[in-house]
Amino acid sequence: MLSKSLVNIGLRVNYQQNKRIQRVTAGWSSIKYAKIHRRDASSTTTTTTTSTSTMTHNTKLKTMDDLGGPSFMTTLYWLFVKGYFKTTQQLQIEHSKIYGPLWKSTYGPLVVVNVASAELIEQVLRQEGRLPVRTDMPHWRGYRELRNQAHGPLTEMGPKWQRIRSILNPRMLKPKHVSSYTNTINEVVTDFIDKVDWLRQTTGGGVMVNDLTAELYKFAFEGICSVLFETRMGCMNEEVPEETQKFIFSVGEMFRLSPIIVLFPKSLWPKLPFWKQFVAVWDHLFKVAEELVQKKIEEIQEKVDLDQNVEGAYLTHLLLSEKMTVTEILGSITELLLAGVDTTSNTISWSLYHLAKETEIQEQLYQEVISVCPGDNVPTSDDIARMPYLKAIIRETLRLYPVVPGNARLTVENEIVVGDHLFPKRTLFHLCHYAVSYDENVFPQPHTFLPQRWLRGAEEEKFRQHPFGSVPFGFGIRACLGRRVAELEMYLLLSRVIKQYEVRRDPAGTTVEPITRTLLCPAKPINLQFLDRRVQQREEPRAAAAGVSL
Ligand code: HEM
Repeated sequence: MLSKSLVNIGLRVNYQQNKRIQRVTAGWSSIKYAKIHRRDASSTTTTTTTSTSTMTHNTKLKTMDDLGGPSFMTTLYWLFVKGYFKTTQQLQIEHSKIYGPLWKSTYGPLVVVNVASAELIEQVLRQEGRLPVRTDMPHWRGYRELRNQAHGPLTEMGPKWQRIRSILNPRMLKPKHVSSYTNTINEVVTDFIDKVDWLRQTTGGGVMVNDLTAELYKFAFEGICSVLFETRMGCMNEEVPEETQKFIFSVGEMFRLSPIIVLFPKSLWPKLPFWKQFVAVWDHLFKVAEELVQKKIEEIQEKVDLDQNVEGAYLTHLLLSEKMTVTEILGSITELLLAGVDTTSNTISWSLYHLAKETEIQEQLYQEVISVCPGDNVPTSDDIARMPYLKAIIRETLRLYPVVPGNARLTVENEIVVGDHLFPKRTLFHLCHYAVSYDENVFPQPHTFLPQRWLRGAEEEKFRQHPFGSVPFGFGIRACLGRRVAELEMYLLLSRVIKQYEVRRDPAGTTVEPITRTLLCPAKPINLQFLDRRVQQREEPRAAAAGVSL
């Protein structure tokens, strides 16, 4: 039970009181502003201390200067004249065809080293050091400095990041904790399925769900809120509350505006309308998170006042453990919320999009789900463990559509050797995961949706691929904090949807391609037909008796 004194020690959320200005120096996939020290590795015969070992190289190592790549003007030409600004994932492929698997790109004063082979990505990641840093994100940092906010796991770095992760990790990543979220998530899945039914009846002519991704954003937000706060946000209601809708919109806007803002020097930001909008959407993200944290604190306080036991899931545990200040908790919760919306939803959208096209794969999944979970049984995390094909479908979806198409690492501890090049400390590497996903040397038939590549057994030998060919959740101690929860959400939703519906393409639909808006997402709405299998099963015998083929 929580003691009254604990609750009374300033469990009011007032993050403006936090006077410590924390420096945000890490961030997600934007690479444009990371500071690269253009320090030449002048000696080509050198001793390099890597994070794991000390290596003496007797062969001549090349330096950054020896790397080819487009100039800043050429990059601008590709982005804005050739039109790759929204499809930077495709630019990885085009540039790797021209420059090979390792090249440098220049953005004003900055140099980024692009890495587009599984072997070289492995080399970078294996030398990431004890406290890996993704990249500087001055725009995300700029917001936190402006509003005196704390950083969460996405934006913190160094020992402070390590401390946050050590507190946040257990209840996000330990299997026993993650499986305890099954019922909560399943309730949200039930509501999503009801919503699908309602959408079919009201706007879909009995079968169609238009803009499925938009519905899945709501599902993902509801799902992550139910895990963090044990609170329902009403996202599955017919009318979604305005605040919630605005939160989802703000996440999308923040990701959309991020790559635009970093094209301008920091000194110009206050004058940019984009910057004002960027600050406004961050304000909303923090505001919603603050209200949710505050509500939880009040709930706890009430129970303590009544001398009742205080039990609960993620946020309750964080508050009770008192390992972080409320300000720090708010910084982390805001980042967990925003990381939990577009990621799982886009992945599920792409899975369903492919299952609608590849009917045999869908049928195989359906058979797996009903054999593990027959009748009206609702899949649990134990059932999911017996659904390898379901997992392979998500794995293959994330290969073709990696949510983070280009991750990054900023080497902060040591010089490192990658291929036959020596790179100085503070080199920013852009890991071109999207390009590697489509590398036919790593994935035969790279453009084909083939879940069986991820299955163990007979097919395994045929499709044995490089372990760094597809690393959709990242690597090492800096890897995705939400991975296990995200997987659970995706498995529970996909298995239930396929159990209940046969998903078919929109007869009027066209191919949907991905774009990069910091994260990879569909370029246009995905509309799909959902045919209720129970109705089909009821009608099939009748139709057969009447000699009609359905
Ligand atoms: C399909 C779903 C998801 C994918 C593919 C994904 C992917 C990633 C990737 C690639 C990274 C960078 C890892 C690295 O640099 O090595 C990352 C970081 C992160 N993700 Fe996810 N993510 C997903 C869902 C989620 C969810 C649902 C949450 C929240 C519950 C979340 C929270 C985070 C956080 C907090 C980080 C930063 C970790 C750190 O820097 O310490 N992610 N994610």
